[in-house]
Amino acid sequence: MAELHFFTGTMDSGKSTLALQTNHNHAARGRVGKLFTTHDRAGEATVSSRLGLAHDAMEVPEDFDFWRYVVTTLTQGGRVDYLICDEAQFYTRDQVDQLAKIVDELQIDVFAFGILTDFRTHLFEGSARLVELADRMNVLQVEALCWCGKRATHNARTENGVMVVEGEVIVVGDVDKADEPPADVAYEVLCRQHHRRRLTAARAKAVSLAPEPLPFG
Ligand SMILES: Nc1ncnc2c1ncn2[C@@H]1O[C@H](COP(=O)(O)OP(=O)(O)O)[C@@H](O)[C@H]1O
Ligand SMILES: Cc1cn([C@H]2C[C@H](O)[C@@H](COP(=O)(O)O)O2)c(=O)[nH]c1=O
Repeated sequence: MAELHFFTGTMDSGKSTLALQTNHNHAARGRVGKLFTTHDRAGEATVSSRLGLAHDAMEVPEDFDFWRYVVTTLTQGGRVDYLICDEAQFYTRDQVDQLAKIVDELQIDVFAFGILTDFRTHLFEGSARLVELADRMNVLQVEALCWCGKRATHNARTENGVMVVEGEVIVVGDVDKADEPPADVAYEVLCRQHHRRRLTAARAKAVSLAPEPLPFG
């Protein structure tokens, strides 16, 4: 039986790596897959992993119809055994419904990968629908860590190094590298407590160096 799989985790938890590994393992056994993504950091129509792997993919615009694409491919004699769908948090609710229909009506496996919540801690539209519809939901086993050492569960956005909680939902960006100056817009994974307190690594360091520690209520 085909299934709709949803793999989730914070930014930098290995989702795109797993997407590429999943594709590799299925392709190695002669299965034919299609890769999809949208707004990847590396640019259009690419699934890229921070481990250095990348693969061509189809870019998914907001009006893309997965059902129509797969049915057209099949009716033209093409073969589709599985779909790999990266950055699925950005897909629309309708697009996730189409993925579920592909699984049920065409018996094609769908492997979707994406973060659950945005920088404000709200569910993304695509992820919310995947939680509602997926046959299996898997949280990535490689844990991204907060600066305090606890498991990171939330994605914080920083602007010029300062954590923000208002702005556009979609802003492509990366996690700041420890050895580079902060980017204009970047992300940092945090545990819930430090996300609530807006305590990023940089701010924690500044606070610990201050003569009077801030009174955290
Ligand atoms: N230099 C490195 N050596 C080993 N592992 C690395 C290195 N750089 C990144 N990684 C691994 O890659 C993970 C990020 O993978 P990626 O697929 O890009 O994540 P995601 O798609 O979830 O944002 C990190 O959590 C880490 O485990
Ligand atoms: C939290 C959050 C993230 N994004 C963007 C930033 C990255 O380009 C992707 C996540 O990619 P990853 O492979 O999981 O690292 O999403 C965003 O647009 N809005 C947000 O709130």
